[in-house]
Amino acid sequence: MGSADNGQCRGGSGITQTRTLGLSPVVSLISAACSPQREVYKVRGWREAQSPPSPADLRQGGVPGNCQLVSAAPAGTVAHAGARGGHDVAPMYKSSMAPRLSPRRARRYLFICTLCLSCTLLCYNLILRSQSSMNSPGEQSSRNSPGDHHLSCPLPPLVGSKKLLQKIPPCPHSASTAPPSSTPLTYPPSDLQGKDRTEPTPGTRTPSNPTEQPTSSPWNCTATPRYGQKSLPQAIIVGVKKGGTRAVLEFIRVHPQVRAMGTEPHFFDRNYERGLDWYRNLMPRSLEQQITVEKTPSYFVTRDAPRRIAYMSPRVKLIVVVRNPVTRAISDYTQTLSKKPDIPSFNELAFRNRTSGEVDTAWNAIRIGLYALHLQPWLSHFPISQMHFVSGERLIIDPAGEMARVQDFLGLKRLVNDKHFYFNKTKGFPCLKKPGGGGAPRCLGKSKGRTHVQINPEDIEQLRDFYRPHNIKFYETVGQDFHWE
Ligand SMILES: Nc1ncnc2c1ncn2[C@@H]1O[C@H](COP(=O)(O)OS(=O)(=O)O)[C@@H](OP(=O)(O)O)[C@H]1O
Repeated sequence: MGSADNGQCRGGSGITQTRTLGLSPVVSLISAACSPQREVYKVRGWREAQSPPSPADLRQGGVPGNCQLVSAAPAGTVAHAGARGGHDVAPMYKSSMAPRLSPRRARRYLFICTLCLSCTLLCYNLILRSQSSMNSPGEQSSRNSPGDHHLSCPLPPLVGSKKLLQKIPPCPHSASTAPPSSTPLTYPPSDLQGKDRTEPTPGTRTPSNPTEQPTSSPWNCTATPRYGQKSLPQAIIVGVKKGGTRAVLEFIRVHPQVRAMGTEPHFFDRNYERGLDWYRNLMPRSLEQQITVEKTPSYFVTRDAPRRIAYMSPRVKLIVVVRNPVTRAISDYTQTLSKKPDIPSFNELAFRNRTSGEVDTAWNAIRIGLYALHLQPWLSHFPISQMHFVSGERLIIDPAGEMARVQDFLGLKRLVNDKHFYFNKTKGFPCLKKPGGGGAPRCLGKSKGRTHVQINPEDIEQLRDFYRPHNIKFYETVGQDFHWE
């Protein structure tokens, strides 16, 4: 019996061992360390054995199972029987295999293997991370198929490739529509001035939470989805409605040092009771050297907004985009009309008495244009040097010039410049182009730059007369002439 059986047993075991080691030394080691006794069986051709050989078995040179061992034959015959011939099984078991059976050794192997495995995993992790953070947006988008929108959301550092001005499908990792966090309300809604400030100021950063979704607008697919932290805004575009606030936000966020929330959070007017944690959580993640910006044009005419914003941070920078109040009012009315076609005519709403020409300042579209009036509460909380006024008119004629001043005000290098803009004849407005050339033009959406409803020139003249003193007061206060007369 011996020869064939022994040979078969040994040959099979040899293959098993070779394969195991061939896969990976680490796997082999683990396998040896985790089940040293099974390994012995394999090596020795005892694959069928269910239990380790007893000392008696070994002494007799046999183990339970159908593969009879060389030791069943006299030592001399063993030499002819197998590849390893010449060895008695029991000595072989003791000398080459016994050390592996030592529980202490097994534990040591196990420990070493676990350590090796952990190190390997750590290295892989580090390599993968560094690779992904080194990928440029261009590289990413070229690597990914068009359907992989979530993968092609570029990382921040490249100017101009950050977002589209037209609506595009949101990044899956963005959460402009994400529900507010369930963070308990921590910020009393009003009358906090003068009390102890426990809330962090802008720049105080919320650590990344791997389970939460970063918040950004559908346009703001840029960026650092997993990197950086959410912080309260360091700059806010506070107004004015229909002044050109969207254009300023979209233009400034081209700057690699700017992270902007695309949608309007309306925190300081409608959602204040939700607390600063809620507000901060809406912000996109930003890196240490980036600033966070949001825009909500209604803040400018919200009575409590200046105090609340100053309470959040007295150092926050405020941007106000202003436009001829008459054109602004018509733009406002055009927008409302597009949503509610049944509203009264413009002059019915604008004038209390058409014959006397008395303007109805209770109508919001008119009231918002009283810039000097709305500016006063802001000046009670912020120095004028902390406010920057963008001309809505110049923004259309010379976007690069106007954005240069915005960047100066924010303390940013002038990276958004005339290379980023071109005049789109069809749209009738400046749009963004990619600095590198390629890519579709990126203009603001249809609701920006609408054709206005026709207003009687006499009504326009009367409204100009009405606004003139208010405008002059405004120019004096801010130290700039916007030439609306
Ligand atoms: N580049 C560019 N493209 C399109 N539109 C531009 C641009 N720059 C400024 N504007 C003017 O922005 C006006 C809309 O202002 P807002 O973005 O502040 O409106 S809103 O308050 O957010 O609804 C919008 O007003 P209307 O023309 O009345 O639609 C535009 O005149």
